[in-house]
Amino acid sequence: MKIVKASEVGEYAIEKMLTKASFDEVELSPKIREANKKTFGRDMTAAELVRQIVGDVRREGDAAVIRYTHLIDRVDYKPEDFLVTEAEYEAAEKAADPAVVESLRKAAENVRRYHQEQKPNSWMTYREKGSILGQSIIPLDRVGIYVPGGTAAYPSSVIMNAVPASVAGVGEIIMMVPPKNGKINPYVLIAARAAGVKKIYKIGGAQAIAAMAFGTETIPRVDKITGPGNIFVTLAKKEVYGHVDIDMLAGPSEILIVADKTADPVYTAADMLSQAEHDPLASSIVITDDAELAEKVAKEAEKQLAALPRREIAQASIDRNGLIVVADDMMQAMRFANVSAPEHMELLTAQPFQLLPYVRHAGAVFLGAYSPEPLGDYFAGPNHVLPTGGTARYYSVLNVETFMKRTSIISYTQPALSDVSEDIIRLAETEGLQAHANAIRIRREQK
Ligand SMILES: NC(=O)c1ccc[n+]([C@@H]2O[C@H](COP(=O)([O-])OP(=O)(O)OC[C@H]3O[C@@H](n4cnc5c(N)ncnc54)[C@H](O)[C@@H]3O)[C@@H](O)[C@H]2O)c1
Ligand SMILES: N[C@H](CO)Cc1c[nH]c[nH+]1
Ligand SMILES: [Zn+2]
Repeated sequence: MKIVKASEVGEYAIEKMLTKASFDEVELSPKIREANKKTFGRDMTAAELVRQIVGDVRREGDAAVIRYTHLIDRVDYKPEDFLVTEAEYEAAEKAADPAVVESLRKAAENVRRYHQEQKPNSWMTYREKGSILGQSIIPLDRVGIYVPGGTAAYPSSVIMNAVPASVAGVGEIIMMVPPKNGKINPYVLIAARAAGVKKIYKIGGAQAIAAMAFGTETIPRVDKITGPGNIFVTLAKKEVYGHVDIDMLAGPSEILIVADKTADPVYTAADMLSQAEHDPLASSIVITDDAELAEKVAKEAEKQLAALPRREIAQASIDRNGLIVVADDMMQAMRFANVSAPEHMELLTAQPFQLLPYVRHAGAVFLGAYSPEPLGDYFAGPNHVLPTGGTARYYSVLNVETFMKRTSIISYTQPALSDVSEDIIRLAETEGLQAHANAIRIRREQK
């Protein structure tokens, strides 16, 4: 694990290390790039490949979905195979361990409770002479949620997307999840059905995002796409944005831990690896003012990593994006943390609430030794779909409002309009928009 000291390399160098490349610039590993070259016949960046997939699905519909699912996910389909059938649900229920189903139920309940508290209400207010202003909050008609499933199955992500959508009152929720040998993890299906997802398509990657954005012969076009995914999924969401809304760019997972000398190196290393094991492109960073802790965490991470079933992924992630920064003091540590704008920020310090006011950019903050990141991934209630790649500078965590939109309400009486008509006419004429002025003037003259 790389350890760098601000006192040696300077603040600017550290900030550069912590500033993430944009998703389009993320480089694939030589291994993946070589494999893709074989599959697609030419060397492409991830962004170029995704653009091609999205364009093809838009033009060709189901045929392109079938082609890319064959080429990338190695599954051969006819369009009628996309949708999960009743028999597949029944098989999932039979195969499921009741203890896991019960834990999922509890997790979903916590997520529902938390999100119910977020639900905004429509409102109206009375103003002068009987006029009324307000705001209607309207759930979206149809959303498409993406549940990742390339190297791990994510029933927890089903809950994190579908439960807030259902709390918001979305008309129809459809879901895409990549097939593993043509099959979907049983808990993903069970969690989806429990949360009210009506249609589940066994399609993954950029082709799934494009199919939901543009619609195909068999897949309905949605109004908004939400959910996390790897670099291909995230780039595809970026590519289709504007044709359809998206929640955010929720790509490969990230953790940044701000730790002082009181942090336990064993906990700190474990929390780093919890995100490293998601993806070779995941990122795990520790920032501390204690050089001794830095050394201990690096050693401990090496030890714990060797015992992980997903060590190949975690090692690749640590080699690429693992970093321990020794800051001059805790205030500098917080400045560095905000430059990184991580998906998850842990404050493993003696007084974490004292640092909270200094957190400017983070998808979620975890305070203290007993709030490890996986608590939020699975169970506490707040959402685990969070902005990555530095986009926590401007994006928020997925929430109930992600699935709703706001419409303004304006109702004036004739006396109320007459009172303000001079101002409106003046402003319209200043903009040279006579028809606007006329629409006001004729109503005033009716008086
Ligand atoms: N930010 C968040 O909120 C959040 C939450 C949960 C998970 N995640 C992230 O989700 C991701 C899950 O990744 P995953 O890969 O397991 O599942 P995934 O479903 O995101 O991606 C799998 C799909 O990617 C496509 N793909 C894979 N390799 C490809 C290639 N070489 N070329 C073109 N397309 C390819 C395939 O179509 C495959 O179906 C991880 O990066 C994890 O960190 C993020
Ligand atoms: N840490 C992920 C968000 O980056 C969410 C997750 C789901 N399951 C486990 N982890
Ligand atoms: Zn996780």
